[in-house]
Amino acid sequence: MSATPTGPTDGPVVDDRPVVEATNITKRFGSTLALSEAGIVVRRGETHALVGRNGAGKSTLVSILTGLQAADTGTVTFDGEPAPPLGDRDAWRRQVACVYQKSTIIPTLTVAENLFLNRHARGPGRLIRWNALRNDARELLAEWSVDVDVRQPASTLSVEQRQFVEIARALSFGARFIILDEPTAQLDGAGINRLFGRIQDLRAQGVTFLFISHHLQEIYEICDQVTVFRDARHILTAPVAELSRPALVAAMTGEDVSMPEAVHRRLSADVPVLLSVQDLVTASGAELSLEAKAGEVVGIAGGGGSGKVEVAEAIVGLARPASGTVTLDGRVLRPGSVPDALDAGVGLVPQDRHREGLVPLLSIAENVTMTVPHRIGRRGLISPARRDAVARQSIADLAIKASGPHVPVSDLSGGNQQKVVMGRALASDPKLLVLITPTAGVDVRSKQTLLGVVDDVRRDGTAVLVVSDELDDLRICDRVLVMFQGRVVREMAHGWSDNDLVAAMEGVDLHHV
Ligand SMILES: Nc1ncnc2c1ncn2[C@@H]1O[C@H](COP(=O)(O)OP(=O)(O)OP(=O)(O)O)[C@@H](O)[C@H]1O
Repeated sequence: MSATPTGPTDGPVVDDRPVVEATNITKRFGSTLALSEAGIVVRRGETHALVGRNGAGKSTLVSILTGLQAADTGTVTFDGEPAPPLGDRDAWRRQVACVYQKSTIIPTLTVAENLFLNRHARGPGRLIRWNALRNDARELLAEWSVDVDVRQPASTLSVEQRQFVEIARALSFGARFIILDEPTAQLDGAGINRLFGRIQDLRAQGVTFLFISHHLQEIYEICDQVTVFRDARHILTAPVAELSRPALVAAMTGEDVSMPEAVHRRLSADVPVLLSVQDLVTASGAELSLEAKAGEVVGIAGGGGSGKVEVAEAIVGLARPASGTVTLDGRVLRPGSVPDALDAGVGLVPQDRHREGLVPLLSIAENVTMTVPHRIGRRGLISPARRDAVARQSIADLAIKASGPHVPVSDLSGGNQQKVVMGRALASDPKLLVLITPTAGVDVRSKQTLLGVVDDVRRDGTAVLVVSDELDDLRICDRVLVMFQGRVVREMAHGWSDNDLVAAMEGVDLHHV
């Protein structure tokens, strides 16, 4: 790997030995080369970004740095010492922890139990000393200023609290090096600010972070070094301040990339209304009425708690609304029924691809064609050739990085899994495409591909709802309805300014209603 320039940082650099150094790491999965003589050096006290396109090898490196997988070749050292043997989990926990997007907290246990249950001294008769356990948990959280009641069940924690509890747990094992894997993906603006404040505080207390994100502005905000991986290789490591945004994108993609142009088409008056949502009220009380014409792209924007996801889920049948009707091309959809919505011509990219999206152990072909049995066979008999053809088309159209249609979805990187979800939504040639946070966890180039799809389908007369708080997602819309606290507070015509939209999502500027 290239030399690591160590520019002056404003953080407390204590000594110069790297907290972690991975050198010449190669890792293969069958015929896939996930890492090729790649490496990284993270120095004490820095917040170091690891970026790269989907499938670049980031997660594979994290699994090797945390002792979950062995590299085929190469070495890992912590503070100059060889990494522990793979099986010695406790020794690894003393060095490093990763806070993943998916929680590793057990929801049915309390916060205190999650923190200490398996390593707490027991009293006479090996009984758990609950008071002592709770006190230790309280002390730990107080030490790291985490304001959470240790008796509450972990299932009641917000995403943000859960992350803080996981960080405190890692610190309690002695680790002072923490990997954050897409930590902001499920947080709203205020939550991100609090997380960043916490990272700065911990950094001042001597904690080193490796920060993985597809949001480049976050890297410029919070990190001082950045390492770029591309196609399984280390491309560069540099101080963030010395790398321009175009140079960073170019390093990630090997080319210059710009986001899809916001092409705005004026829909003529005689284009028919395809989707009509009338007086929809969700179980949590969010309200929406809207009409979308054939070929129209309507954004539903809003921060956390705005109700945008709830209304979208009610439209597509993932949740049963309290009242209201959804009509698609003259057909009233059955409330709370996804099969009915699919049958009526809805294509869906759900918010959580792990929960409602994919069956990980099935192949790309099986996942993509799951909702369109009629396209791949007759009378219950599936034609494998036709199924593979549909999948190959998706792989080509969406530039899915995989060796073929039979690869299990669990072997794909996160961003490529998201493309499979999009492929499945498109496989039915939907009349209405509903995209809920479609580019979460997706790199710049893949974002361009996914958003480019919208332009293709709208040309064919599909109505599209884009439900998101990402400005890049919303920019492709003909108009954006902004929700705040369960209501549409503003409709923004195409050509809005970033500031106006962000202000509206934050609930500012309500006089425009
Ligand atoms: N268990 C596995 N079996 C087979 N292939 C795998 C496995 N894990 C990862 N891969 C492959 O290794 C490559 C690197 O994947 P990795 O998950 O490390 O990428 P990533 O940079 O984390 O991507 P993303 O940003 O999309 O999460 C990809 O081509 C992926 O398909």
